[in-house]
Amino acid sequence: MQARIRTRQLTLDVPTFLQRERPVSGWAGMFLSAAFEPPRRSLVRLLDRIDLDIRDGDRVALLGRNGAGKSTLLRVLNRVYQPTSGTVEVQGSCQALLNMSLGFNGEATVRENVYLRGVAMDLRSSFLRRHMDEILEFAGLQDKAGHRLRTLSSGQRLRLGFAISTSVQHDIMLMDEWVGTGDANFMARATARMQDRVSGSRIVVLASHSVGLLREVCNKGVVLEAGRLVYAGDIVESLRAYHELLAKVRDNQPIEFEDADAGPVQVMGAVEEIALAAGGGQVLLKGWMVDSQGRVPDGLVLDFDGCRYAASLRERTRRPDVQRHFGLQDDACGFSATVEVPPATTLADLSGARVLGGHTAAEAGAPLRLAPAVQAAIARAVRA
Ligand SMILES: Nc1ncnc2c1ncn2[C@@H]1O[C@H](COP(=O)(O)OP(=O)(O)OP(=O)(O)O)[C@@H](O)[C@H]1O
Repeated sequence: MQARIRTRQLTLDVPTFLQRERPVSGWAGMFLSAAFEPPRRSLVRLLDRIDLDIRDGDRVALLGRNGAGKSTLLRVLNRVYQPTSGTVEVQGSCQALLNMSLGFNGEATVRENVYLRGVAMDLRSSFLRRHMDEILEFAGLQDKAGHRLRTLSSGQRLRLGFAISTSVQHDIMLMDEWVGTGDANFMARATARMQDRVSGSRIVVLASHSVGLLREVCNKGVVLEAGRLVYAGDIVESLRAYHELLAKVRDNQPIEFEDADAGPVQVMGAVEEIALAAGGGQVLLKGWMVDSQGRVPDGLVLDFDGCRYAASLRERTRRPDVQRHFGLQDDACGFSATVEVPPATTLADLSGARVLGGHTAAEAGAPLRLAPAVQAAIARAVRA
């Protein structure tokens, strides 16, 4: 099977808390300010409509200034973050050298930590048992196997994390900076293993500020700035685009993005309750819907068996939780709606149906998320 990574209009918004700056005098002023002016929650866009096509054989350099969104993009590709809108398809097994001590517990022994980290990487315990000696030997920690992790030096812990994280060869390797830690002996072994893993991977995505390394390892490049795609292409052109970007930033010139047009407004939301009216033929839906500009859309459609059935909005409901999450002006973003669907006689018929949102019923094309309770209700009806 060919490995592949494909993103379309990949966008990630995260909630953040902003404390308004206010000059206060003395302790009392500070307490009053903290009590009466809690931080305001709003959304920040970390990735903005990224389209990428990474194919088998590509070694991709992620280029960009500090804070451009390189690590965030790697985390989305590794499924640590779910995109707010847009799609990510990753075909092939994935190894992420992003946080190599994920799963470690300082109170457990070194040997136990091999299992803990292994579980975090989805490795089988039989694999870890078979490779235990090899992992400990690579990390140079055979004589420390029974010691608690917290008694190890930080360099020894990093060596252990590296030894476990690189113990398996995967199709796709995601790296945030080349591993560069440890004493000279360990570095020689670590570099040899990294080169081995890179050449055994079908796809490599490497975020780094080391231009020499990127030129050596990569054949493709992706340049990001402020979460947006500036350039994607071969490595020589990408490095040129990156240096041009740095020069423009230095000279305060405008930056051109690949997605220069504003792009469509994204609609997002969820269906949290679903029911069928007595006798069937009418579906009742409850949930919420907003667009990426903070407006509340009106169009709702049930896509059922290849046909689109427009919903009638019965009521707008107040959703302060959604308002807080997205930092909206208004909290009337909940809906209660009905859809006439004559062929639907039981909830089981709705298995595979999608609820689509948009500003009008004709425009509705953005799939709303089905809450776990809705998925469970349909699954129960299918089983019954
Ligand atoms: N959970 C979060 N909440 C709010 N902002 C975040 C969060 N994670 C990252 N950011 C912000 O997103 C931006 C991109 O961060 P990211 O770590 O992806 O940058 P980077 O390109 O990897 O930078 P560097 O080269 O310094 O490693 C930064 O401005 C950062 O402050």
